[in-house]
Amino acid sequence: MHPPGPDSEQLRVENAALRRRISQLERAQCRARCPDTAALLDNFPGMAYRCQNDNNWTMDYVSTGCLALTGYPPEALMRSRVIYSDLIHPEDRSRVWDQVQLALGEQRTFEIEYRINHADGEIRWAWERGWGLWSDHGELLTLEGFITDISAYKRAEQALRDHQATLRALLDTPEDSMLLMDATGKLIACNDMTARQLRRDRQQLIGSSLFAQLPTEVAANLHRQLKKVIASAEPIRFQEQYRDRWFDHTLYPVCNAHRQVSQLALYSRDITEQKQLERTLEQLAISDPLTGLFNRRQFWSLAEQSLAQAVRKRTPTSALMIDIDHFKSINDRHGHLIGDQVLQTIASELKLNLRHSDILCRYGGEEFAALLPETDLSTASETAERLRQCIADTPVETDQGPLSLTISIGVAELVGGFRTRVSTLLECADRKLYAAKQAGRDRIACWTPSDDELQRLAGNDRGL
Ligand SMILES: Nc1nc2c(ncn2[C@@H]2O[C@H](COP(=O)(O)OP(=O)(O)OP(=O)(O)O)[C@@H](O)[C@H]2O)c(=O)[nH]1
Repeated sequence: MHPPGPDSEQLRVENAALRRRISQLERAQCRARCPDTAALLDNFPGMAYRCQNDNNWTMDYVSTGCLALTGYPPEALMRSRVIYSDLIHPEDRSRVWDQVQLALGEQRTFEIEYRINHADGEIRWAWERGWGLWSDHGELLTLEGFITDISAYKRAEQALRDHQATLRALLDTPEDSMLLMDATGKLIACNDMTARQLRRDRQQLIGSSLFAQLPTEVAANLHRQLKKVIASAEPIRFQEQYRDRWFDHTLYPVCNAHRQVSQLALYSRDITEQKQLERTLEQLAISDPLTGLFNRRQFWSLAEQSLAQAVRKRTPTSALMIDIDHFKSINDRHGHLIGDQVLQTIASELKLNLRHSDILCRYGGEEFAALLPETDLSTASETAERLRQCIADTPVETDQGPLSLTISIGVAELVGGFRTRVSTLLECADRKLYAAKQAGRDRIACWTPSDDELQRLAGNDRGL
């Protein structure tokens, strides 16, 4: 009969006490042998440990860094007052166990990141590197390693991730293209819109030269702007046509610690629709909506420039005032819409029969004005006669069938070297138009050198 043996709990307690004692002895031994090593471990910004491969990670030895890492003094862990596995965040416990066991099975070191519950109630991030120690018979004796607080690093990592997510969200605005390149034009980052516009895969673009992706002229212009930004360290805004679209670009400098422009950010917005609208508005501002000819305001502005040039070059300029005969009766008989069709047809006929350099406008109602640069009275009267003939010979096609029409034209010339206002020249032509109407219509009437009207009016304008 055997004497009653100690129960298993008693054995475990004794065993733990024995191990702690051994550990203390080892530490003392270690200090005696190599006092610097122990001091080094204690001064390390982290916790060196030796523990058992059990569910509690029972600590046989921890360095003084334990206090900073866990908030508990080393004795608390070494006397199992605090169980290390309880400090590991519940969500990380099994992962830690599995990773350690896997590494031990392969007899290699392990590195794990996990959360621990600090004594102050906060959750800290820990990084652990450990390894096993085996007896000559291959029996695992103990685990030892090092655990350090990486909370600051984790916070920075998270902040960086958040920052990157924000940047990515900004970069991936659906409408605008954004890219970052180095000072040689090599792409560092770009959003999906850039890739779509360049018709390339985003990943393929990174590392390639932006200039190589663009048509020669666009690349040359961008290169010029890039050099300007690098030299001035100031952003530049410019517009450019690329393929069939218009873009508004802003090129921003990105400076390094030495305040040199080391990278450039290009932000591009597709403004094609805006450009089209601008063009339409510009067109509307200068043209007559019914006939598409210049409106009166634009005519005056262009005519003033033309007259100024004529004075400088001492060349003659002529003006025609053109009016449809009995237009009121067309409206009265056929209605306003047919009247509009007639106006449109006459306008395009006049345009077709004048030179490209002549300035033609709808002056008002059924009246048109034309300024003929570098044209003397004789040529102008020939032109006017040709116009009259053309309208008289060509019935206007309308929804109510063809209509025969005539026009009357007054012609005036400003002789080369004279200086006058557009209004003066037109007034003279208008008087001649009145004369043509009075004389029976379907005819032209020209200012003749015997008329002193223009001379007199021009004289009044002297000194302009
Ligand atoms: N359909 C149409 N008619 C217009 C427009 N602007 C002016 N008119 C008409 O043009 C006519 C001009 O009439 P009048 O000034 O009497 O001249 P006219 O009938 O051509 O007679 P004469 O010039 O003396 O040969 C008027 O009935 C105006 O209403 C327009 O944009 N469309």
